[in-house]
Amino acid sequence: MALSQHLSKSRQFLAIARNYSAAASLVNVEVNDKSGVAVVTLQRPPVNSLNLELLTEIKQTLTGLEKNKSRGAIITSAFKTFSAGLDILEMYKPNPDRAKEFWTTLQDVWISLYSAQFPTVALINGPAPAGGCLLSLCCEYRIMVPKAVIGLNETQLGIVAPSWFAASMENVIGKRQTELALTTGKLFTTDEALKVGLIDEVVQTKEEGLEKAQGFIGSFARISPFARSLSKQTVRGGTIRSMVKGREADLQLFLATIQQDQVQKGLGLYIEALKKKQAA
Ligand SMILES: CC/C=C\CC/C=C/CC(=O)SCCNC(=O)CCNC(=O)[C@H](O)C(C)(C)COP(=O)(O)OP(=O)(O)OC[C@H]1O[C@@H](n2cnc3c(N)ncnc32)[C@H](O)[C@@H]1OP(=O)(O)O
Repeated sequence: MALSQHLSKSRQFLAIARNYSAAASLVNVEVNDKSGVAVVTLQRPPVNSLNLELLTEIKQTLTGLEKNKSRGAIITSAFKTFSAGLDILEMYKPNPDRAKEFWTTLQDVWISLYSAQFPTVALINGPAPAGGCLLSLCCEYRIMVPKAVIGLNETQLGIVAPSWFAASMENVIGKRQTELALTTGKLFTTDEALKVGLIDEVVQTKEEGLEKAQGFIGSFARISPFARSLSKQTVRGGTIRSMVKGREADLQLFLATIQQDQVQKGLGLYIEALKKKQAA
């Protein structure tokens, strides 16, 4: 598709996204006029914790971008936290029907983002624990600001990162580092994350990050989108097929896990600790 035609379609999508944003506004989508790249900004105050509504909007945004053959997407945050991960309140004293929809939507988001045909960049402009790290790992390139943290810290909450969370990390930093990171619930500082390969670049500001992200996506300008996307599928296909095959069992495991007394006690204590931290 010619760039002018493509941009016209992208603008149509932007108009739809803006209308949608006006109604719900947990995700803002801006398509760059020149490059056709979408900047997808998460904006659920205060820390972009991923509840059902935010995940639903992310999922709809990704579906829209795919449908409109997006040139690329940069995922970032409107706040000083990239994303605090899954909203713990979705797992604490859960409503079973909502918990089921919540986890299914998270699975859908992962599948859409991990298998996106367009290039994806996470511009991690603040802390990205657990689910925030997972969103970043789904992207092809990760750019992070200094003095932030990133990692799958689930064990620190007394829960276990599912196998597809672990696989997403393993595909980036390898088995050995993933095992160490998951068993300890490690949150990597920006410097540590760069050293281990969990992120690709460090930038001083979000603006600089946006430029670098546009540069990464622009580097595919001379590559056939078809060849690019099939190559990505070749590398990621096994992980995606395995997750899709196991998604019902994964859902049942999640629902059973969050009903355990021990898990509920752990989540309750974690929420209390977060609140105390704020009061201190
Ligand atoms: C079989 C599989 C079973 C289960 C697997 C489940 C997988 C789960 C993966 C996850 O994503 S679990 C979530 C893990 N997330 C965290 O551990 C992050 C916790 N949050 C923080 O460390 C910090 O909030 C922050 C570093 C992200 C930001 O710090 P700061 O800017 O200082 O903000 P506050 O800590 O003051 O937080 C503001 C406000 O937001 C609430 N909050 C923070 N994180 C969450 C969260 N993940 N879910 C719900 N709410 C969260 C916090 O309590 C504060 O609320 P107030 O009401 O006190 O304002």
